[in-house]
Amino acid sequence: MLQDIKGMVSDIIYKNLENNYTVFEVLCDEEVFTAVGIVPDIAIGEKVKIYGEFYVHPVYGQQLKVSYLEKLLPETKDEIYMYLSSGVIKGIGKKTAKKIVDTFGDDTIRVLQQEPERLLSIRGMTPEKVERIKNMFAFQKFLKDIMTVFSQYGLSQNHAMRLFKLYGFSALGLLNENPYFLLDVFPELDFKKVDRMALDMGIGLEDARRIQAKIINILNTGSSSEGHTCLPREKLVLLVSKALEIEKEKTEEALLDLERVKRVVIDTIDGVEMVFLFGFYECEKFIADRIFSMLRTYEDIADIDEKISEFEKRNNIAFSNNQRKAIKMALTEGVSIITGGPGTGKTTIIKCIIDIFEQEGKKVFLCAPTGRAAKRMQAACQKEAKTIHRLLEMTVTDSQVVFQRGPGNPLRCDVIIVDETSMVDSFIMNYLLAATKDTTRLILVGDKDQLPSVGAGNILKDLIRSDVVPYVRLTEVYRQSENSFIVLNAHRINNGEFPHLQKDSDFYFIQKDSQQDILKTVVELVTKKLPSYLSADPLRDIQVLCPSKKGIVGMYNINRVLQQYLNPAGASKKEFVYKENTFRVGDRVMQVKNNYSLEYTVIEGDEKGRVSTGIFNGDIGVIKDIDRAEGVMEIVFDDDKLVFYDFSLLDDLELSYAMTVHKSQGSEFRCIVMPVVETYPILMTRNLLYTAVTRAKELVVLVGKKSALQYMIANQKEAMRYSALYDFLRRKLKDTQLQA
Ligand SMILES: Nc1ncnc2c1ncn2[C@@H]1O[C@H](COP(=O)(O)OP(=O)(O)OP(=O)(O)O)[C@@H](O)[C@H]1O
Repeated sequence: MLQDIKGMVSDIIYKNLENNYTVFEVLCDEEVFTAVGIVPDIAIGEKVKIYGEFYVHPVYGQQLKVSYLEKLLPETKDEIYMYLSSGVIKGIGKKTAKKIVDTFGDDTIRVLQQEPERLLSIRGMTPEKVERIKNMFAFQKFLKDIMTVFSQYGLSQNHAMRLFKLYGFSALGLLNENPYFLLDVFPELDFKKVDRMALDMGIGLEDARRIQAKIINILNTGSSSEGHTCLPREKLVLLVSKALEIEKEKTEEALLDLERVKRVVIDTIDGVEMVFLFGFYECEKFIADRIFSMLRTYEDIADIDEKISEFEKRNNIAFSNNQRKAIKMALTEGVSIITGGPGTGKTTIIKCIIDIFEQEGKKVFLCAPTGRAAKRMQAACQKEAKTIHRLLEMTVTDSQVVFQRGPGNPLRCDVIIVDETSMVDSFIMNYLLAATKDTTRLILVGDKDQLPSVGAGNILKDLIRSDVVPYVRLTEVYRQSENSFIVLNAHRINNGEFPHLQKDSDFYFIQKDSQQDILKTVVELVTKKLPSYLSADPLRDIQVLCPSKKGIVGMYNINRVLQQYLNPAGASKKEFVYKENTFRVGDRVMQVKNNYSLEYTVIEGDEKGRVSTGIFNGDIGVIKDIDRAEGVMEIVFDDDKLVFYDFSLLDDLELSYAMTVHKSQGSEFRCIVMPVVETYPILMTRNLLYTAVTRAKELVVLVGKKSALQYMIANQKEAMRYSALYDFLRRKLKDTQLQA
């Protein structure tokens, strides 16, 4: 229950200078308690009013979690002296504080607030110090004013302070002018909260600012949670009108206004009118243009057939006709695509392509969308592979992502090979192409039947469907041994067939009907049976993959239960409770949002000591230490990246004993265990099952109902993704043909 408490700050245990996360002690009615939260700068001796909630931390006992802190001005002479001498105003120490209080007495606060210039009569005071005092009071007033409003709508003090950092005192004016501007600054905010605030501030139900904000909000949500780069105009107008309970005509008007100021673009894609956020439109258009300018056929490598045959001899392998075709295509085309399921020889082909290019003295760069995929590529090809972000030398300045490699400073190489292209989204593809010279060959390798990228766009599928870029689809499976059914069954599933289930193979199905039984079985498998059967470490080698997040066998619940078994609480084990999660030393965790500015240090291997930034959606780590006083956790991501992970970022961290299939893309595990139950049809799809099964190297165990498994195999409906790259490519093709 939220309560408000008045007291005096008696000690500051920790303060993070970057985000103001503060642990401090408050004296209230002769009792001292600890308070924790993101609060404005406070000093010992200051009187405060705190709105917050008490909770009991298992290690540190009772604490007050602050949701809003208001500074109270001192009243008595003694209080004013204590306040001023606490260092709260830079440049005013004990001596000056005494002089001020002696001169103005009980009137001090009024003078400070209303007539600060009078302070200049005191020795040691300078116009700069007076300015600082003015600013401090103005900031406190600003915070108080803004929080009086924000706190009513569940908007946080953290947002208020960030707003001040960005806009200073003008933030209030901007907010009054258009409260919805908050959503432009923090698109992750709940529209409803901002909307309630705006309506109470007098904005009308049909105000254009309200409707425009909702249009942008729906387009933003469509891209961040469903991967759309655009939405059908009709659908968008309907969604907005319904959500705001207004006439469609009003939404149409607001939409045209947004188009006029270039915040959105309306264009007909594949015969349907679509609305884009301006950035996404530009992005997909750019990708199409760049692909076109790179399309060409090279004839600079002689005797390709002989060179492939030599590779075959050296590696004791005979390529199929199709594989040979893929190699030749990659060697001669400006842009090419090689797609195929597991074990169809993609990696072997990449090795041959690198080999021949390098014989010709050509410089080849390898990259992949995630750290794990890049690591796998590097190990398989015995050649350095980087994440695309690193290849582009991404840096972060003032929270802005900057790629050092771009049109003015392109990647200096002859060939770029991208692995796991199904996971590449529009945003990163756009930057990769911006940094690629027209004369660099681009080879995109991936499995088009995997789930699409987490970020917006449908790059690989759109490119293949457009028929603009030459591609080869590999279908024959080479990786098979007598008792191995994983690869075989992955292909069966992809073809709509029921998997072969055979005892003592590496592909099991355990029939359980109730969700409770499924949960029990999954936990038994992960904690007892599989570790001994596979001689595996359950924390590293076994991964539970869930179709859904919620429910008894959803990701959240399985994580909670597995944590109790695999990493239980202990007297000496540090932990930190954050919202519904308890994070504990030894826990396996996952980053669930791209954080381009998070700094890490490489602690293993050739690059030991390298410091860089960027921890991305899907990166897995282990908590090594928790420092509650400092408000940070030490987490090692991807086995070698040490991050000091600030508590204020914990919304982006989840336990990962279990993870959703979506988040497992691009990763491989020795063993995967998946509950198979009836859930939303959109989560019971063939490509979700296929993606899950192809994550396993040694063992697949599916637990649940056969009927649910059958449903998944038959359900080819994929979550619809609206994108325009296909259409843009086709248009360009048509234009070029017309010109020719
Ligand atoms: N033409 C071939 N003849 C015999 N074996 C082959 C042939 N092509 C590939 N292989 C073998 O098949 C196995 C799988 O190939 P590879 O690892 O290249 O496939 P992949 O498509 O990259 O698989 P994944 O996506 O699962 O990593 C390897 O052991 C490889 O040596």
